[in-house]
Amino acid sequence: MIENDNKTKIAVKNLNLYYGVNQALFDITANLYENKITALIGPSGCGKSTFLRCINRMNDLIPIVKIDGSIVIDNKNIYDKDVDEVSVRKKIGMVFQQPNPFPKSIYDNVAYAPLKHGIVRKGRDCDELVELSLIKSGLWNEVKDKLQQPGTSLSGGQQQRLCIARTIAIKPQVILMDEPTSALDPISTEKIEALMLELKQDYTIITVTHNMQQAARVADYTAFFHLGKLIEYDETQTIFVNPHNKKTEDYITGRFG
Ligand SMILES: Nc1ncnc2c1ncn2[C@@H]1O[C@H](COP(=O)(O)OP(=O)(O)OP(=O)(O)O)[C@@H](O)[C@H]1O
Repeated sequence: MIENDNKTKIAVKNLNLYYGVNQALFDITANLYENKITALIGPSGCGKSTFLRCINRMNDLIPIVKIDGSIVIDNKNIYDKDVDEVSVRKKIGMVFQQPNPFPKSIYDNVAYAPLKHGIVRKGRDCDELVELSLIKSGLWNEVKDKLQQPGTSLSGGQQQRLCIARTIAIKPQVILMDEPTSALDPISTEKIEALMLELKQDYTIITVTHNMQQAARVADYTAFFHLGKLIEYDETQTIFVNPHNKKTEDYITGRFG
């Protein structure tokens, strides 16, 4: 365990995950910290996305998945029988690799979920929430005059910021990002990274990335996975400058993966 003064937002304990008979995660234990960015890195197939999807119970959607262990968020194990996964997903937002706006207007992309969940009613409250979410995602100035245009009419980078606005609009506490910039050009990537650094003031962010420079630029903490095991987890600086495990060192110096 890392010694520090951070507040734990997500406590993962002895987490194992099986896809049918294949075990994909082995006994993962880690505390993920509030208002920090944690990057999950490691070679393809090592379980990063699987681990990320455990945090909002997205893997429950896959029938063959079996999970044991616990993920405690704000003193409650999200895998307890009395927890409903929809309420978990409201608290833990997710942004995917491919920007995936709904086939709706820019406005409706942001307003849809808050209206559905009764967070706001149609009218001024909703307008304000849409505006605030788009301001926070750094998109407002680019879209304020065309809110009724389709979300899909935006550029890839703008669509990804729209998806971030959509996630923020339901007032989550944690934002999970699965390779959020891998489909974007360098300028859009820079914007998303700057946005992540701003958002961490209000949210806990866990991001999967193949881009080690990105992890080094944005993440406070980095977790290195290999073959379903959490090999090393520490401050990003330590992982990249002074890793304790030989496998971590080999990976970050490009010797495998
Ligand atoms: N829906 C699924 N059904 C069965 N096995 C799966 C499923 N999703 C992932 N796996 C397996 O679980 C292991 C971990 O996959 P996962 O996608 O979590 O890795 P990853 O580190 O995110 O990889 P990448 O960097 O390539 O996205 C792999 O062996 C993969 O084949």
